[in-house]
Amino acid sequence: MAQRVAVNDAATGGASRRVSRVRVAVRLRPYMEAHDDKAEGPCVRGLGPQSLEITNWRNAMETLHYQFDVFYGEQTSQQEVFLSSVKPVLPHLLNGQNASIFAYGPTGAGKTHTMLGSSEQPGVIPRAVREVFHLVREREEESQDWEYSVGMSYLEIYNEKVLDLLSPGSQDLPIREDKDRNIFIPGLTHTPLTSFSHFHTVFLPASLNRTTASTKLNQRSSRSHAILLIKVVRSQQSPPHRQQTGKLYLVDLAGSEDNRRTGNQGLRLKESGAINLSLFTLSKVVDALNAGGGCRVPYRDSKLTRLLQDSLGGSAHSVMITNIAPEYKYYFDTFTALNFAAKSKLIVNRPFVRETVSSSVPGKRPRDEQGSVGTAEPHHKKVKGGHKEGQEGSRPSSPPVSSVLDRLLALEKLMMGTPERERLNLLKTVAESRKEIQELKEKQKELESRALQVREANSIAGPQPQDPALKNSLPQLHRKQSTAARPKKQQAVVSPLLVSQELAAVKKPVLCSTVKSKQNGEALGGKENVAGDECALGRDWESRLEPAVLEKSRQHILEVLNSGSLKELKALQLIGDKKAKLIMGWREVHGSFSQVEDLKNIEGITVKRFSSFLKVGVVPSVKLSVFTQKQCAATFYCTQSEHAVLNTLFGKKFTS
Ligand SMILES: Nc1ncnc2c1ncn2[C@@H]1O[C@H](COP(=O)(O)OP(=O)(O)OP(=O)(O)O)[C@@H](O)[C@H]1O
Repeated sequence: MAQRVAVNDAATGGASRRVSRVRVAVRLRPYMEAHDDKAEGPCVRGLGPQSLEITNWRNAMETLHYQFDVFYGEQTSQQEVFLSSVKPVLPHLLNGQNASIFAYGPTGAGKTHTMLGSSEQPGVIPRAVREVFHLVREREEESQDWEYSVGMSYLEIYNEKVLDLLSPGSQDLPIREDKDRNIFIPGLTHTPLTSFSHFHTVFLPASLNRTTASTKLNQRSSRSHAILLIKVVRSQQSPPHRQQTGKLYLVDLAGSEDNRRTGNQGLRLKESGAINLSLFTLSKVVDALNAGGGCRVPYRDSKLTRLLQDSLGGSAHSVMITNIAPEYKYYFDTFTALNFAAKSKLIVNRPFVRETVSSSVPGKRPRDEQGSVGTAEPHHKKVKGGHKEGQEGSRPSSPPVSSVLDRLLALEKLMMGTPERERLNLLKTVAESRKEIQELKEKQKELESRALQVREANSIAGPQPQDPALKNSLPQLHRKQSTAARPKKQQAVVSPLLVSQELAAVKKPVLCSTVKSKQNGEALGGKENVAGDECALGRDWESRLEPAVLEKSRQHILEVLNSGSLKELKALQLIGDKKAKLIMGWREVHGSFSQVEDLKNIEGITVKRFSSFLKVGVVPSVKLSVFTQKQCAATFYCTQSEHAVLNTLFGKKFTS
């Protein structure tokens, strides 16, 4: 029987310990007159090979800028998408690692076109499978010692049911977890493939089994999430008969749908509900992964996220292609999709090599190659340099701390040939050591994920000011006039926000003068000011406080930051549970905060947020002694949480 063995660094080239960020590409579908009954023009356009802008629904004169790993404009060919985003990850498969490519985006934005394409313009799936066979042939020519086998499974998640597309008429398949917490689907068909043309003969009829229907927004809309699994098993023909398994997940997600526009009713409405719910869970998973700190990741809340567990925060090399449509009628879906894509690029996976060594005849396959198939994962426990699979509610863990492991091994060795009573005592010590290892692992895992987050947050470019030369060379966006509709509540919650830099700059003096002119007594108000402006949030309020008082308050905050418990941190204004945990993590990784400003290094604490924090943190602590109520209201431009503070302090309702 095959057993899992350690994979040394030489075998993996050190890759087993590598961290791999989810690569996010955005593809803009060509503008289609047919999709734009009001002839409003596009609401989104590319700015460069990695950036794009979309009209700001809050202010029709502004645009929001986004930066991704790659941006594919309307003219990008299927070949270009494949070559730059997909082909580079495929060699990992032949080295026993997993990879996933998934297409995300609103209905009708081009996901199926990207993944499947047509006979004239084949998409990612046929190109990737062809390339896998090409790589296999190359490897076989290089060495006779390794034999390769390729196979496929194909399923859809329709109305929260897992259906086998290679076995039409099959019932909802269960998703199981083995003792090592690997996800697999017992009973899912696994078909061995001999060549690319063989793949075609199996795949084409199976894809016709996928549930599609016509909606108002797409004549042939996918009503399910489709997952194609290509498995490559690489077996060594001579001792020690190593065997590596790499899996490629090719995922065409169903599109998010606004049923007011799709006009869905009855069955379509039910399908749409299931689609939207699973995509919402996907978004929650991404949020939880970004929050880090051991917070529960709700993989189990939908079948989609359960099956994609490996691709998000797991052990796969992942590429997300977000498809968007340029027409105004897709505006809010596009906006939501871009925000989802922006937060997904923070996710970090930890790919590693999966290898077994067969102690028996070569060719005899271990359990997960024999039939349970599906997305069964190998047993990671004994994979050195890798990580045990991210358990439900946690991220993949780190290798144990070696000193404790050594102690444990020494103890176990000592136990051999020890009298019964002493052996029992030793067993107890071993149990305690195991517990200690577990705790250390958890601690290390938490620290690693926090350190990663800080690094990622620092390295990922935020919104970039637009290059004026580039701006002039591009045609202007057709701007919808101020009648831009308000977003749905749910969409408004997903806050990006990458406000156009130069436009923000233009606004500053206006807000400054507003602040000054209102100092004579009126409370600041009006929605215009709620855009968060550096100037309004500026240092003016600080200069009105006694320097000594201000310094004392800052010192107090600094003390709490450096030595406060979780509870004490949460007691600071605008610091919730998540931020408090991030602060504690930062403290553990970097040591003390030398100044309050160091807070800006924490993920999610922007300059604006920091200013608000300081303001509401300092002012209540000096009990507003230097301000009258009117001055305070006039001087401060208030966010919602600041309102709460002011209302509490004055026992009066501030309305703006
Ligand atoms: N890059 C592109 N170039 C040309 N046509 C495209 C492109 N992207 C999409 N299309 C066309 O747009 C239409 C909708 O695309 P598609 O069916 O792929 O959308 P989808 O996102 O998969 O939608 P749904 O989620 O409803 O299944 C199709 O007619 C498709 O051929």
